[in-house]
Amino acid sequence: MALTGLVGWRGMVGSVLMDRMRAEGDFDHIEPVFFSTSNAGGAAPSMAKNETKLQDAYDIEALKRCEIIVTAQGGDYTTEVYPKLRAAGWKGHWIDAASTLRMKDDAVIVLDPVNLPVIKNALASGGRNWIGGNCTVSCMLMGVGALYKAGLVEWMSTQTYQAASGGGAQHMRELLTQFGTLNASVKPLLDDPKSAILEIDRLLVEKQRALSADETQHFGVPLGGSLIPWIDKDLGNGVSKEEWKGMAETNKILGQGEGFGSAAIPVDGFCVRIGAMRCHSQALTFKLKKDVPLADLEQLIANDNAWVKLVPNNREATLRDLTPVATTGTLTIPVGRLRKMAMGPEYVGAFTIGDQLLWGAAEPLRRMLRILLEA
Ligand SMILES: NC(=O)C1=CN([C@@H]2O[C@H](COP(=O)(O)OP(=O)(O)OC[C@H]3O[C@@H](n4cnc5c(N)ncnc54)[C@H](OP(=O)(O)O)[C@@H]3O)[C@@H](O)[C@H]2O)C=CC1
Ligand SMILES: N[C@@H](CC(=O)OP(=O)(O)O)C(=O)O
Repeated sequence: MALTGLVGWRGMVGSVLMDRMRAEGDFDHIEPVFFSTSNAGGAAPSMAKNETKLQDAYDIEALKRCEIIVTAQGGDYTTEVYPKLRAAGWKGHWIDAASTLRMKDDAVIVLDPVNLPVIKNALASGGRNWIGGNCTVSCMLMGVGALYKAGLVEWMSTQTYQAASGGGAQHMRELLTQFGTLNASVKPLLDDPKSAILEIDRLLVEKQRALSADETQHFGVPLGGSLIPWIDKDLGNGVSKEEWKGMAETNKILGQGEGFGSAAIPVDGFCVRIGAMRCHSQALTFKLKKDVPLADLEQLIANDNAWVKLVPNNREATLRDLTPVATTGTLTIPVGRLRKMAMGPEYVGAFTIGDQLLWGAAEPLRRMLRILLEA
């Protein structure tokens, strides 16, 4: 059985990954070695078999023993450890949730229901770096990848509604703390059905603007009852890094554009943080290369993979099935609001949602592990 190092297993992404690996019986196929950056020598979790002590995640010799390393420890860890490990001659497979290595020429962004041929090609030519994609991009392609695979997309514009979890566990806590503080600030008036809503609103915005530094430490500004139309770094050209990833990663996942000898498909839009907990939602506008009947598009999307769920474009189905609350904790990728737009028959709109800790982070990693084990 492949000696498989697991780093970052107790973090938020790592915990979701461990749950999914247990649920799918992945531990039956590996000899796991659990690593820690903070508790080397401590007890490994219950999935351990022969290696029952936590190993030091910075110990290159200990890491070098592994045929495969799966890490959800984060970008700083990858930046520090990965080059040392390769420099020490390690030839194993590196599966990583962090963005650090994603755009490197020798790395594949893994999302096998969408790009298994790209993964297989890279495997055949000796690829050893398998990196999970940006959560927004992965969830989007799980939903509407069929349109790309069919060669129908001339360009796509995205408007995202991204959950607090994308920032990490502390961001989720901060959002809930803000909601609590805001609710408490108007509770007596809320409890009185005769109170004036504009007075509640006035007190609320006063409180939002007066949230303490502690209560906005992670987002920088209030998110509860508000939104933040900027995610990740400022690239200095009016584009956020999260927005840049949309085009760069979509094309790399699909094996198109720079480096693949073909033109990249333009993907652009705005990425916005909203007060959802762990599901990223996106409104998409496509310019198709030709006029395709809506029923054909529905068929293409619905039949693309086992997780996509076409939601009929009506109010009842949308409210029932096309919300973060309905999607959280599931692998289902609902795609709804599919319709032709007023701009012309080649313009198509859609709305899709994905749990950013599942398809957005953990699931592609464990599936890549299985692909390697079965290769
Ligand atoms: N959050 C997200 O939405 C996404 C994250 N990613 C990637 O995954 C990386 C990890 O993200 P995430 O899981 O959110 O990070 P976490 O902060 O939850 O976990 C990272 C590490 O922090 C250490 N840690 C310290 N205190 C605690 C604690 N109280 N509970 C759990 N772990 C603790 C653990 O390392 P140790 O056991 O060694 O002490 C853990 O592995 C990100 O940096 C990013 O690169 C990718 C896609 C989406
Ligand atoms: N940037 C994403 C989360 C994330 O971790 O993205 P990436 O894996 O591309 O760094 C968000 O904030 O919603």
